[in-house]
Amino acid sequence: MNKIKTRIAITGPMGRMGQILIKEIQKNKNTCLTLALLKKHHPLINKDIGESLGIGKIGIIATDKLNHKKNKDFDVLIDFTNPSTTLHYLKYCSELKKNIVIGTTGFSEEEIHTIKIHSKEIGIIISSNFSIGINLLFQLVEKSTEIIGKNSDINIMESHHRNKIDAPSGTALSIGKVISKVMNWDLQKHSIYYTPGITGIRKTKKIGFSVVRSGDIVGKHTVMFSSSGEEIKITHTASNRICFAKGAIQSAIWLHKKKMGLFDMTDVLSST
Ligand SMILES: NC(=O)C1=CN([C@@H]2O[C@H](COP(=O)(O)OP(=O)(O)OC[C@H]3O[C@@H](n4cnc5c(N)ncnc54)[C@H](OP(=O)(O)O)[C@@H]3O)[C@@H](O)[C@H]2O)C=CC1
Ligand SMILES: O=C(O)C1=N[C@H](C(=O)O)C[C@H](O)C1
Repeated sequence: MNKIKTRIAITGPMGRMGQILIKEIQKNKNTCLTLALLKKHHPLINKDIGESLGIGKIGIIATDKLNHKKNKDFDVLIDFTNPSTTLHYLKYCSELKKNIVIGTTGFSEEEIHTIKIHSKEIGIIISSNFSIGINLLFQLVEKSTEIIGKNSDINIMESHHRNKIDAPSGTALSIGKVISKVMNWDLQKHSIYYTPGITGIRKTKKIGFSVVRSGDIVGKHTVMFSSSGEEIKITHTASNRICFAKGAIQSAIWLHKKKMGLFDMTDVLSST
């Protein structure tokens, strides 16, 4: 019997992630694109999004209209845009009782609280990184911290493309949360962001964050545990954005049938 396809709406379809997502949705036999939502007055409104992407017509006309009646034809919305845009579409999904996969990073604590409130009404998956590799790195870092965290200086180094507008990366913060949970620390109080000047001797019980923005780096994260006489480094390097798109689409299929709740990629991977 043919499995019902998950009908997906994409915001920011011409974005770095939006473009990859649409191409991967089209390749996946369990999904189909039914809505491409552009920002207001975008020049590609009313044009076939496939043609705009250079993959030929796919019969989906890009729109900026959140027309509750007309745009109900999707099961899950996938959003990789920016925090204020995400919250705008989150409200729309709540009103329509549609689930949402959130890939956007850079949220404030207040914005995260708003997302949690909406998860009482609809199903939400939020993840700073939808790659399987980073979700494996989270587990490796948790185990490493349990074993050597107490005797190490711990640093997280991340590098991304020059167009990334938030720092540190959402992934780096998620790694920091994994470490802080094991060490029973408050991440904000136990973080160091290096600034010029006489910094004094590195404090213990702190996670050091370093950021590089350069060229077209897709995403590299290294966690370094330095202790007397030895150093452990765990690194994940994304060479293209397909790894994120595949994880987000897998999450959308998983979320399709959920009624409500707040989930992350760990929930998807542990029950797929
Ligand atoms: N969780 C994960 O696995 C990953 C998360 N990310 C995160 O995803 C986010 C986006 O990254 P990236 O794709 O590189 O960014 P881009 O800037 O390339 O894409 C964002 C897109 O959103 C569009 N947009 C802005 N406002 C609106 C709106 N109101 N309605 C519809 N579309 C809108 C932009 O359109 P316009 O260009 O016209 O402004 C742009 O095309 C970032 O927060 C990034 O950190 C990225 C990769 C992986
Ligand atoms: O902006 C990006 O590109 C990415 N952002 C995410 C983050 O902030 O962690 C995930 C990935 O590293 C790519």
